Amino acid sequence: MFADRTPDLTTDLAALEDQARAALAPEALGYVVPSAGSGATARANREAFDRWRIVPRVLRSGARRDLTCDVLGTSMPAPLLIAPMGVQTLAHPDGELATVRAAAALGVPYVHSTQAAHSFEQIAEAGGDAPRWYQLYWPTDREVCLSFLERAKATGFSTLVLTLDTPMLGWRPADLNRGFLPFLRNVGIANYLTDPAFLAKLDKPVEEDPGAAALHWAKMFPNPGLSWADLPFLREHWDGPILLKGISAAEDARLAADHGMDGVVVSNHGGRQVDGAIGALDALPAVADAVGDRIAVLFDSGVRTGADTFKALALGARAVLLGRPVLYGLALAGQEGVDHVLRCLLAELDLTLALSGYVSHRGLSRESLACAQRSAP
Ligand SMILES: Cc1cc2nc3c(=O)[nH]c(=O)nc-3n(C[C@H](O)[C@H](O)[C@H](O)COP(=O)(O)O)c2cc1C
Ligand SMILES: CCCCCCC(=O)C(=O)O
Repeated sequence: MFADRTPDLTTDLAALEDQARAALAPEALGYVVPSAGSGATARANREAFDRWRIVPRVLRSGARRDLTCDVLGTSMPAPLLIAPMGVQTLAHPDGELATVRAAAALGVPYVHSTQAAHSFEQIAEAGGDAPRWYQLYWPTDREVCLSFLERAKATGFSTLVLTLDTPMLGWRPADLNRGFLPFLRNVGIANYLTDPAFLAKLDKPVEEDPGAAALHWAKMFPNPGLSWADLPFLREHWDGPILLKGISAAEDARLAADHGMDGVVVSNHGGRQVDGAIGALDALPAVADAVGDRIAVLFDSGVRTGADTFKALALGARAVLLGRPVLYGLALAGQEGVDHVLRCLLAELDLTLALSGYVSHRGLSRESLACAQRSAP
């Protein structure tokens, strides 16, 4: 099922970035590919993966594998979801519509970003009945926040992911040097521009004063005042599971469980926020140990291959979210490109399990890996 591939696109997903660079316009390239500051966190993400090595086992009668899983009531063909990523029209004119269609065709859950270039309603129409989650950037205006939650519920998004590592934008030199922020051009604020609560706050219709709409969004987006005390509000207004995304500290994962959250996503936003942060995979084992089976632990930041996925699962993640490689596939070939990326990753995960002696990801543990020597500090 997973093995079909798209000609001309490399099956080496780690190398897909190089192919995609040529397909992206300069501003899009500057927004999607680079990371915060010096890029230290993005490098740490990859170095953490390279430090862990798989220890293959043999003679374990693994003729058939089962990759299926259930995460917080969502059934999936494999422990893989599409990470929430905004402004996907930067990569391809079809943007999130292409991504959700490719995901739906394979049954891989798609996580819809608040900052998407398409609205809840458009995504629901394109994605049909396939599993969909919603990622909230909590705006300072509670009426708009409630309206987003209502619309997400009404359009069939089952699970809420609250992103906490981006209360404001990180220091991103590639964008700062160009003075580029797509949202200020009304790109990536489709959920806002179609929201009755948001539109009611504007003095003039968006068509008459598009700049004012963008500036109003810019006032509502930064929300550094949020605290643990705000979480009961979400619980009150969202019936399904809630995960906190952007967790690196074990103590924050413990607090998430104490505050009745259903899961966390260990993530540093692909190194796009704090420059010099701990590599996400380095943070994962302590988080998994801190919460045990109390809540679900998911993972992203730096996942490029099936072998990476294997390592994250072995270190305690119940599933991984795939980030930039999806955008690279999208940039190169739209829906077909995303389909290619997902199939390659799933096929390589299946093969890695088989060659390492596992019939299922459920059998993975830290014993499945060995840590290569750390370089001296
Ligand atoms: C272009 C782009 C846009 C993103 N937009 C969002 C977003 O809207 N919400 C969010 O929670 N994370 C967002 N992310 C972060 C991803 O969800 C994910 O954490 C990150 O891409 C993982 O790192 P990786 O791409 O290096 O694997 C974005 C990432 C990229 C590259
Ligand atoms: C003003 C910041 C909006 C960021 C939304 C998209 C995102 O998360 C990213 O990393 O880019």
